[in-house]
Amino acid sequence: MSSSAIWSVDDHLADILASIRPLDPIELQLLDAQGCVLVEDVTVPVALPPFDNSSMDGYAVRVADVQGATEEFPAVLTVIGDVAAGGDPLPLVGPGQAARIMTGAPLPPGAEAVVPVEWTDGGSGSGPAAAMRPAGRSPEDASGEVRIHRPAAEGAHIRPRGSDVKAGDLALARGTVLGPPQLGLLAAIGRGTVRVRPRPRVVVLSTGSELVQPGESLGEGRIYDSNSFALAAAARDAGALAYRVGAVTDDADTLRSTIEDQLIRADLLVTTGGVSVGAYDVVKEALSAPGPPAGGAAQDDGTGGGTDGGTGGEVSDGGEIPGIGGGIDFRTLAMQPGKPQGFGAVGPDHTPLLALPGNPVSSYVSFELFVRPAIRTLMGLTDVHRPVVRAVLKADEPLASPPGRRQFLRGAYDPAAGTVTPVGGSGSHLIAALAHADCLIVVPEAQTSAEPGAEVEVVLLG
Ligand SMILES: Nc1nc2c(c(=O)[nH]1)N[C@H]1C(S)=C(S)[C@@H](COP(=O)(O)OP(=O)(O)OC[C@H]3O[C@@H](n4cnc5c(N)ncnc54)[C@H](O)[C@@H]3O)O[C@H]1N2
Ligand code: MOO
Repeated sequence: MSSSAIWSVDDHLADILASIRPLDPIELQLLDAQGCVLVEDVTVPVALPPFDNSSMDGYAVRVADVQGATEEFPAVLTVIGDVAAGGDPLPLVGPGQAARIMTGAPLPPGAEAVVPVEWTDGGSGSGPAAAMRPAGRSPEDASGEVRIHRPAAEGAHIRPRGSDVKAGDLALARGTVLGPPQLGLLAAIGRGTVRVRPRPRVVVLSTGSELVQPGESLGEGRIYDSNSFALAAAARDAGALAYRVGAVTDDADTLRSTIEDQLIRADLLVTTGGVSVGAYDVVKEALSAPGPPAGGAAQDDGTGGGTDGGTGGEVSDGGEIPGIGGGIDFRTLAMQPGKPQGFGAVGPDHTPLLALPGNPVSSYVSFELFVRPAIRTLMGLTDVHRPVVRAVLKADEPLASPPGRRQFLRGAYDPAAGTVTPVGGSGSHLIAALAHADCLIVVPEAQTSAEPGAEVEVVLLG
């Protein structure tokens, strides 16, 4: 397909994903692996718990010694010492004896059950105890006598060895996404590192001589660079390690050399701005490969994005970009916002580069639709897309949509009511409205309006 044809959203996405492979696995420290996909089956080396242990603070006893015990007729046992979690060698609990035991401490030999301290006098000689007194303040409580007020069955308040997982069990299967509980399990079975696909390193560059960094004073005709912040944050949100490069001026050589410098730390590059048809559209100027026309002003054929599909190989068939090789194919998409887009590869490792339009809403919507799935594909995730639901449109008037374009309007989704309400208009400069939206309302290419009360597709940004 030639670059001057109109690309559908689906074909552009398919073209990007067809050329992106998951990153090679590496061994990472547990916390560095958060959110990553496991590439090994992890088996349990030692049972969990590793030993029989108490689930309550109380007394380790022999069952026969506490049979029939009541508050009126307590079983009176001799306290032979304390068993604390991670403590000293275990005492042997003989007939007529009890050991004070703390939650998590190993069951001492001879003991068959644990009686919670609340079911005893706690060694006080009076009524039921509410708690044990700290060992430091009352060491004498680890000796003397205790009155047990209730019987206990064998195994009562004991967590048996291996009751969680047994040695040799599968702890986590390859393909598991490592969230907090999964990292907790890996730590619990003693794994310090784990083999995963790493987070992709995503470099975000904004372009435009009008851009000023937040915090600096704004000159005449200047605006603050917001895209690089929104997109770096979105890259992180997708699971990537994001590197935000401040705005590059509208100079092709500067942009190429900046990209060349960034390649060392990039698995994926994202640019914003400079992809339209103006005289200062620097990304297009710097990254269009010389040779057969790549990019240029695409003509809208008004057919609604019917394409014959693209292939990844198409992106660099125009020759090499001076200095960084590769080539970016600049396209017109049948969508609004996000009409002008670029995609291709640069540098010796053919690092993928997505060139997004500069309008703030256009760049963010483009990121959600194209860059986020690319990042998640690099991570080896199978669930790469935002969830899509259907909702009833709640609006005062019909929503207009350009013919032949898939429109993504900003909305607020109410899951309880099953409705979605537009937030702001369709202008791709409306960043304040975007900040108050939580979804995108989709109006398909074939529709030029969406009626209030109609069911619409909604992409949850959540
Ligand atoms: N004659 C035509 N003009 C335009 C067309 C067209 O088809 N024919 N397409 C329009 C559409 S649609 C879009 S989208 C934009 C895309 O333009 P660029 O990607 O070249 O972006 P810029 O011109 O650099 O900037 C557009 C707009 O966004 C602001 N901007 C850019 N970068 C940032 C940033 N990092 N943070 C905040 N705001 C940013 C910039 O100041 C401009 O206002 O082209 C239309 N024009
Ligand atoms: O296609 Mo542009 O992204 O509408 O503003």
